[in-house]
Amino acid sequence: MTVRVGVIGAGWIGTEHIRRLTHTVTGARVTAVTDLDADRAARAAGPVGARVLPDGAAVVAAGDVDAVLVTSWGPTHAGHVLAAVAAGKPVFCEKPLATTAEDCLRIVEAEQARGRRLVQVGFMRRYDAGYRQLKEVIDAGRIGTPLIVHCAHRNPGVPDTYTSDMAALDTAVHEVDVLRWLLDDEIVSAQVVLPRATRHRAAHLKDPQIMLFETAKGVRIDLEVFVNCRYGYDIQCEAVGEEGLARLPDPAAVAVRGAGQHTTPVPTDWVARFQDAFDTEFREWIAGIAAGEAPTGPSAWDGYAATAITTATVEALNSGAVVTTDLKPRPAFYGGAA
Ligand SMILES: NC(=O)C1=CN([C@@H]2O[C@H](COP(=O)(O)OP(=O)(O)OC[C@H]3O[C@@H](n4cnc5c(N)ncnc54)[C@H](O)[C@@H]3O)[C@@H](O)[C@H]2O)C=CC1
Ligand SMILES: O=C1[C@@H](O)[C@H](O)[C@@H](O)[C@H](O)[C@H]1O
Repeated sequence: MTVRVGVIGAGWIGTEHIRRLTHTVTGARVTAVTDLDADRAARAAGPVGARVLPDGAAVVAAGDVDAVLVTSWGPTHAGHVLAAVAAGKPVFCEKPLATTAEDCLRIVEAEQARGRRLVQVGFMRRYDAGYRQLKEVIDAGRIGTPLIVHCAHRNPGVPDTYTSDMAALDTAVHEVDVLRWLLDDEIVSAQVVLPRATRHRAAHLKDPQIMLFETAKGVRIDLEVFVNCRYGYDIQCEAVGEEGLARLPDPAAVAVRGAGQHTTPVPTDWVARFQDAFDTEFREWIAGIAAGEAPTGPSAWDGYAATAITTATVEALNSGAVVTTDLKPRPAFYGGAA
């Protein structure tokens, strides 16, 4: 079976995913595209033979759309996801699931009312080979009980439109999701401390930021978010346990010895760093739909937790206090307590 996908939002990542679904993933075809900018939709749809539709509602309703991909701006996600759930169609939503915890819970309730999982959230790190190896090591007990996790999320630069709250909402949200999954644990509080600011930031931006999280089981996580680090796109994660330590591998790259140096390249952006993870994420999503199975990736509940935790982190940034995340209890539908 070929899964026919309708895409809402043909910007940067939407175009990347259309290319991926067309040329990399087998068993999928993009049949419909919409964007607020009709020219952009046409540029994305034309080369893959898809129709341009007027809006998200038309994509969800289209007879030749089996599954919906939401890659529009964050504040519009909830409306499109709720429409897809109401239509009973599988929907993949790029992060965030919604920009408020309340809207995420509306999706969670709508999905439960439908009685089966339809929603997957685009937290692609769960599909990264390195993170999967790290999880295998932790789950096998090879470092003993995890106690501390040290992380860094560095971007070489960001546009001036990037604001201080986006360090949590847009950037750290990936660690929030992947650490909950890695540790099989829940984040219960957040704090943000600010080191000396880089002179390479926009004047309004607090950069870098150090986020401190505590989990229900008492693990402490420190996460450096540094979005003007200049030198590359660098993702680090090191878990310290009672019996050992496990570190996320850097992506494989040729080491060069020359001119008196030994060097390996650092990726320059998230597209290059997580290309393979995005491919695996979509291969598994499409294969699951083709097999008539419920999605196994990050759920609407994970989307809710990520938004609630990053919202608490912004509150911590603005107040300087330790802020509890106050998550609702996880419903049995999503596997019960973490
Ligand atoms: N998983 C990841 O690592 C990444 C995820 N993202 C997420 O993907 C989403 C899109 O990001 P970008 O592609 O960078 O943004 P973008 O601004 O390049 O593209 C968004 C597109 O959606 C369109 N759009 C907005 N609202 C719409 C609506 N209601 N209906 C139809 N079209 C609409 C805009 O006209 C624009 O073309 C964001 O939620 C972002 O957080 C972005 C980058 C990386
Ligand atoms: O999702 C992403 C962007 O939206 C965000 O702005 C970047 O900081 C992240 O590294 C990237 O993975």
